[in-house]
Amino acid sequence: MLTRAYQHSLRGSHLPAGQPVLEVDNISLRFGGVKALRDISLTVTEGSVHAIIGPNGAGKSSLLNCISGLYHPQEGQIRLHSAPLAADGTTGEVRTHLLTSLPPYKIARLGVARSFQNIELFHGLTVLENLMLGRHIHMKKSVLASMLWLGPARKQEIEHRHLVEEVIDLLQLQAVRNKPVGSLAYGVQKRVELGRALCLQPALLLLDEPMAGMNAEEKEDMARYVLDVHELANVTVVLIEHDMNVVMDISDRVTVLDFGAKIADGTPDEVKADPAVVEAYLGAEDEEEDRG
Ligand SMILES: Nc1ncnc2c1ncn2[C@@H]1O[C@H](COP(=O)(O)OP(=O)(O)OP(=O)(O)O)[C@@H](O)[C@H]1O
Repeated sequence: MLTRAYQHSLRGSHLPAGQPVLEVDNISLRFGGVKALRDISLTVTEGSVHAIIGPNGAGKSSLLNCISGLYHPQEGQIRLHSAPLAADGTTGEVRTHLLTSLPPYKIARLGVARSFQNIELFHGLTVLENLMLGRHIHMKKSVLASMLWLGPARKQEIEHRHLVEEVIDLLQLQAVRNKPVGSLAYGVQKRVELGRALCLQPALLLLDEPMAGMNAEEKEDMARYVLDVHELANVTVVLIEHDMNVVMDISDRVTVLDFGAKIADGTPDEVKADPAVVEAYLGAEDEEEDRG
């Protein structure tokens, strides 16, 4: 439900809700003899939170890396659909991009933003500076010129600053906006990372285990912020997580991987009740108990 009014759309895609934004078609990825992904297909629809879950080593990060162009599957295709916003506010012509043939920087320019499992922020810079860096893809003047407050860069910086302020508000980062990221608690740093990805105005936001390493309270907070991003900013989210319980409350759709294969795909309730999923997770628990 909308509780706050924002001037800027943080959503980079203007496809109608429910339309496919990302199509993964029969991709397979091997590293030597290791089959990291085996014939995976899934569809992410506009306006949804789509979780990809699975035990350790199931292939979740490999799949995310294929989507963002860091890994190249030997077989299959990944397509992104996007539509510009026409001047009259309607959706422009839908374009399809073959992500599997593009390098990571071009995929990022198409609006595919991601956060990483390990925090990748500039620890010596403030929250505000890190978020402004998240805008660089949209900046015509250099980030350095903006930071030095030079000439025409000043006008541009003010425009970008407005959008960044809205992200700060959405993620409740006001109290730490001028603090160096390195001085902040882990959970807050993860929130800044989410903010930086959001500043790109993503068509698709890929989150790689945003709750990893958090205590129960921090996980709950983070889940709340992901929901806000979804409900207030209408951004389509693909979320990777290995703790099944964390994603069940916030996802519209869940794809389950195990040993590189897709074993289930459906609503959280369908997936929770699927015997193959129960077995994969119980098996993983047994292995952990045997090791521990
Ligand atoms: N760059 C790589 N080189 C070789 N093998 C890799 C590489 N990346 C992933 N793998 C292998 O692919 C398989 C799937 O790994 P991946 O990291 O995608 O799983 P995951 O589900 O993300 O696991 P986790 O929850 O532990 O992060 C594993 O066997 C892993 O060792």
